[in-house]
Order: sequence, then C-alpha cells, then structure tokens
Amino acid sequence: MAKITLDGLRHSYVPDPQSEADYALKRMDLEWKDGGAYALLGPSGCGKSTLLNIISGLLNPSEGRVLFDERDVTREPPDRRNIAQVFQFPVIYDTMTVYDNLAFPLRNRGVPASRVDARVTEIAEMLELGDRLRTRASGLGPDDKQKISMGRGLVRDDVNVIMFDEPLTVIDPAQKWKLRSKLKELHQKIEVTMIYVTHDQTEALTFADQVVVMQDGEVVQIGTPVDLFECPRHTFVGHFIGSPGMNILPCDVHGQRVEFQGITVPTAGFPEVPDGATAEIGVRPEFVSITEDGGIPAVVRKAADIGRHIVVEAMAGDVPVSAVIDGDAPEAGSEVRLRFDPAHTRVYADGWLVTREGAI
Ligand SMILES: Nc1ncnc2c1ncn2[C@@H]1O[C@H](COP(=O)(O)OP(=O)(O)OP(=O)(O)O)[C@@H](O)[C@H]1O
Repeated sequence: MAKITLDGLRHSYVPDPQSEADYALKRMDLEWKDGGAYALLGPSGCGKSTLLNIISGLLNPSEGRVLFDERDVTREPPDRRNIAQVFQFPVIYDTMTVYDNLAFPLRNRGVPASRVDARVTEIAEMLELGDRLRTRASGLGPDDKQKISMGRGLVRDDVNVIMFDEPLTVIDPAQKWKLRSKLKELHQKIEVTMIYVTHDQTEALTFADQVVVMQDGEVVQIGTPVDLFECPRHTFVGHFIGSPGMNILPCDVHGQRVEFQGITVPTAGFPEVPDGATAEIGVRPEFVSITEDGGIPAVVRKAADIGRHIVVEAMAGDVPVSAVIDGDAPEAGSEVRLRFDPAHTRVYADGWLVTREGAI
C-alpha cells in the first residue's frame, strides 16, 4: 500500500504544446492517502485514462512527478510499480479453474501454497464465487468472469494500489448495484489504496470516500459525495452530479445583491464576481420549493412522480427551473412561486464558485 502523490503533473499528446488547450491533462497537484478509496469521475475525453496510464506507468507525463510514498516512480515501467489493474473487460485464463485464476498472481510471486489457499478462499467468498472454485472459467457468464478479474486484482495484499477502469461495463444492470456495494465492502476489509475510474456518478459516489471530478483535463473538485452534492465548487460538478442536476441560472449581481428575473435572491455568503465574468446562480432542485407568496413567479411545464418525490419543471420567464418537492404534484400550466433555500443558493462566476461562505 502507498500514498500516491501527483506533483505538478501535466500531459500533452502534442510534441510541442503551445497553449493550455494542447494539454490533455492540465497541471495537477494531488495527494491520495494510503488505504483511501478514490473515484476518478468525468465524462468521456476528460482525461481519466491519461491520468490512470501515467499512474500505472504506461505513459510518461510531459511534466511533473508521480510518487509512491516518497519514492519517485515517474520513469519506472509498469512492472516495477506493483499495481493491480482491473479493466473494463475480463482479463482471465479461460482454460483455468476459478481457483487457479485467483491463485495465479500469488503463485507467480512465490507465495506459499497455504497462504495462497487462505487468500483465494477469502476473496472468492467475498465475491460470492466460493461455490464455483473448481469450475473452469470458460463455462461462466460475463458477470462471473469479471468477478474473477476483480478477484485477481484484489487477491494480492502487497500492491501499492488497485486501479479499476470502468469495471462494471460488462456487468448485467441488475447485478451492478450489488457489485458496487460489494466493492465498497471489500475496500473496508482489505484497506488497500483503490482508484476507481468511471463516468457513472452512482458508481463513483457509492464506492469512494473521496471523488475527484474531472472536466477537460482539469480537476474541478475533490470531495466526499456529500461535499459534491452540498457545495459544488464548479457548475460542472453541480450539473454532472445529481439527478436532475443543479439549476444553473443567469443572474445579475449588483454589489452584494443578486437578482434572478428581476427579483432579489438571498444567497449563502456574499458573491465576489470579477469584472467582466459571467455570473450564474447555482441551486439544486432539492433546495427549490414551491411557496404560497413571495418567491419567483413561474409556470409549471410538467411534474413527474419519481417515487418518494416529485420533480417539477417550471419556467421562470424563459428560464427553466427544476424543483424536487414532496406532496401533491402541481398541474401543468399552473402558476406557482419558487423559493430558493438561501443556505444552498450560490453564485458562480465563469463556472467557479464565488460566494464567500460564512458571511451570510
Ligand atoms: N494517444 C493519444 N494521442 C492523442 N490524443 C489522445 C490520446 N489518448 C487520449 N487523447 C486525447 O486526450 C484527451 C483525454 O483522453 P482520455 O482517454 O484520457 O479521456 P477519458 O476521460 O479516459 O475518456 P474515455 O472515458 O472515453 O476513455 C482526449 O481529448 C483524447 O482525444
């Protein structure tokens, strides 16, 4: 196990990068704690694989260093880094039994047979493969094959880090939720540093203690799932995480007064919008309510019952606003008034949070 430090890391696939836009990975300084469960979350093309490949040693960064504990491994090849990787598709030996597949990484390193047996049995039980240990892998379905692949990553307890790259891609949707929570449970048991790469917010938020959200090669926020929900530092985080995502609404800022559709909206703290920046209000639908009086006039476009709550889509002038409410669904076309919870209403300038908290 190791602490992983990314020190001034930057990468461009262009030989002679001229501008920020030439970097697939913008400058990044990060420290990942020994034994932590991290997710790397972002849409396709945001740089997740680039970062993963730099950590595993498949790619040399254009700038900066990768440290495992205090050891600089930036120029070390993958086989010197002692990393286990689980990919999107199963990497197993079809002709071997489940047992031999799981035992392989240990036998390969000369681990004594009794220790191999104990470890294989333990991991197989955790992954609910215990009753198929003597079955040939070729006879199993894709879900079980991917479980073996995960087991091969998890079986060694001497690795610096286990990296999962979209590991649930091939898993049947009905099984996904089960494996997601299983992986979290496994991390708590084996306490190895784990990095889980995904574009799926549910997978990231279920698995990780800390989620690293990336956009366009840049880390926009690192935080617990609660931090990301309660206080997005960037409108991208607000919009990408949550269902529906955060409302991002055009606004006018006059000194410390924030106006939406000509109505003053109280916010958490004072906005500090730089000259010339585009200001927007960010408020999650969960913090928008329908009020009897005051508030912002809006017309309901539609309301959908999503089980415990109702998602209302309303138009405030020409701006759509979503609200998650309890109780009865308002009728489409009805006139309502919307209230934003001030403690969860923030101002963003050019996408970045600019309300100074604690100043409310
Ligand atoms: N070998 C390469 N040569 C040139 N550009 C590349 C190469 N690999 C990735 N890129 C570019 O770098 C950027 C980041 O890509 P990367 O694959 O790291 O993103 P990602 O978040 O992992 O996406 P995905 O989830 O689709 O794999 C993209 O613009 C991509 O086109």
